[in-house]
Amino acid sequence: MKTILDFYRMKQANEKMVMITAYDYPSAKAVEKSGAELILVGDSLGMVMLGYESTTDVTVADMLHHAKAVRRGAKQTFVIVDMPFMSYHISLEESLHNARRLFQETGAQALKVEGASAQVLELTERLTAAGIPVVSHLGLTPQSVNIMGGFKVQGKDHASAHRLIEEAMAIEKSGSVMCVLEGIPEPLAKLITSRLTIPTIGIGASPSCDGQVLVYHDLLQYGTERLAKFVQPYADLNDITTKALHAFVNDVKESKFPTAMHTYQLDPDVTLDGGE
Ligand SMILES: Nc1nc(=O)c2c([nH]1)NC[C@@H]1CN(c3ccc(C(=O)N[C@@H](CCC(=O)O)C(=O)O)cc3)CN21
Ligand SMILES: CC(C)C(=O)C(=O)O
Ligand SMILES: [Mg+2]
Repeated sequence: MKTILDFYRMKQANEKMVMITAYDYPSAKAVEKSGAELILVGDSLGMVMLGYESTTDVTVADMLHHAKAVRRGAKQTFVIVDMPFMSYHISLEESLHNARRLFQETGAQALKVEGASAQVLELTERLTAAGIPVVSHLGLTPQSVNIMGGFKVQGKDHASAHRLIEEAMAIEKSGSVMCVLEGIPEPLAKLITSRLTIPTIGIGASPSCDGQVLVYHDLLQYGTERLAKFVQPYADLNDITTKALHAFVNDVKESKFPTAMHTYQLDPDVTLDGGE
């Protein structure tokens, strides 16, 4: 398994890092086989796996349930688990309690938190001191969808761009080991990536980041329909799934399935009473 030191080395060598989300056993197995170095158990699971409108309905229990399944499917890959909405904002004590559970009970390599508020920076320091690596997430931070007024690109104007640069410097200073940059303009992503020692992983944040992340179901077009501008679909599992299920339904209705090869027989010498 790659470690955080390998990721620093890759940044220095200009070698791209790839992160893909996974939410369950089969997706974790598939990502581990793909050659991606990092798996993110994203709280996006609330939207792509559970059908919520945003990530603000996701709980610590949801994250534990999915992250444990991911770990069983991918034992050799660096796994990062999202801390869900409000699980790290009520008090430092409760945040540390939730972080301990999400790290220890899932066997993850790191936890991810959104934003760079004073509270999140303090938590980052405390977790780092305790030995839990923290990945930051800046820019379009989906847990703040109701503050941003939608999933909107961030850092487009002078003030917010400079605020994001300050946040990036602050999270690195607090001990963060990696930073996801989501939904920000290319020049800003490029500047932040060059200013930081830790790797940046982009999603809708240009090719200038040290690595890229996409949501598994967006990559494969599986269950998701409306795709953000930053998504490149590499397959159409919706189409494959629809066609396969339709073929099964038709075969049953037309008595073409099951056939002899799917059917069990009695032992040769047995006849059943009541049969013809
Ligand atoms: N399937 C899925 N993929 C994701 O990448 C994802 C989730 N779900 N759920 C959690 C968050 C939400 N994310 C999103 C969702 C929508 C846009 C989106 O539609 N953005 C507009 C930007 C509009 C603008 O400000 O210009 C776009 O058109 O791309 C972006 C990020 C990223 N995450
Ligand atoms: C979009 C990525 C970075 C994420 O945080 C998630 O999948 O939850
Ligand atoms: Mg997330």
